[in-house]
Amino acid sequence: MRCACLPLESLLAPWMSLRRTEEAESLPEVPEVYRARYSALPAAQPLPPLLVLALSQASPGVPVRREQAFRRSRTNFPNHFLHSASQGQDALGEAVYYFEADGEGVVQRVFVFWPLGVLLEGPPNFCHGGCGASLLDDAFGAFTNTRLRSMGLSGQAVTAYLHVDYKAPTPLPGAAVCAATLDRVEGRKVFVRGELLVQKPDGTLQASMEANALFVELKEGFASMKK
Ligand SMILES: CCCCC/C=C\C/C=C\C/C=C\C/C=C\CCCC(=O)SCCNC(=O)CCNC(=O)[C@H](O)C(C)(C)COP(=O)(O)OP(=O)(O)OC[C@H]1O[C@@H](n2cnc3c(N)ncnc32)[C@H](O)[C@@H]1OP(=O)(O)O
Repeated sequence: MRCACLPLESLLAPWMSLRRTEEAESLPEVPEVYRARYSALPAAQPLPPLLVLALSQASPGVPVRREQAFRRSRTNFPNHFLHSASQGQDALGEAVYYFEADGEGVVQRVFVFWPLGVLLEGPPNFCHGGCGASLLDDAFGAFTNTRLRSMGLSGQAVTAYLHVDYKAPTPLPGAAVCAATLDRVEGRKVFVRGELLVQKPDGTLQASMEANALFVELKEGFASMKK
């Protein structure tokens, strides 16, 4: 029987080696809700197969739309822990964010693809748990703040807590997709849940981590945060 598994090279290349030489390239305009943090994918950059697999599993039969996929604007965040400091050939590759919104344009889910290099190791040959938690926190933050902006709110919420359950080791080198969605809202409190998905040798996806978090919308925005 043929294995449905995606070959490792197709998971990692070309995303692991993508460098930001394309910053100067003219890219399609990004809708206002996403523009503060994200830019469009360069025309030559295909959607990662693992992301497409996760999307088709989450919403069977729903077409994957390239214009819903973005990368983080590194120009705006040159010191970001995940999008700058931890990037490297054998560390984190470049993330691809895929946002889903409802008919009113309110963001309902995000899927974030990450190439994972060998330098992210915790247990031998597997991803460090703190790294996985950071990726989930990033996806949850991306979901919460973009959702808030899509509702005409501040989009300035921070993590109050993040609870992670480690269900299975996350292999390196490899790739993962963080999926995040809304649990519930109570005033300024936004409860989010999601998982980190990896591909098993038989080609199916499994959640190697499950998480839930509380984000709190800041009363006076990021500018009010004091050192
Ligand atoms: C953090 C970087 C920001 C600076 C960035 C500047 C510009 C950036 C531009 C773009 C940035 C891009 C991304 C940034 C966004 C997300 C990044 C990813 C996520 C992170 O990596 S972000 C870093 C880690 N994050 C923190 O650094 C937070 C430190 N913390 C605080 O800043 C306060 O602690 C805060 C604001 C959370 C609450 O403070 P507060 O004064 O606004 O509100 P208050 O304390 O009253 O809580 C209100 C209600 O939440 C309940 N509540 C609070 N905490 C709870 C807990 N732990 N468990 C259960 N319930 C809790 C209370 O019980 C109450 O509930 P109720 O209303 O029902 O009584």
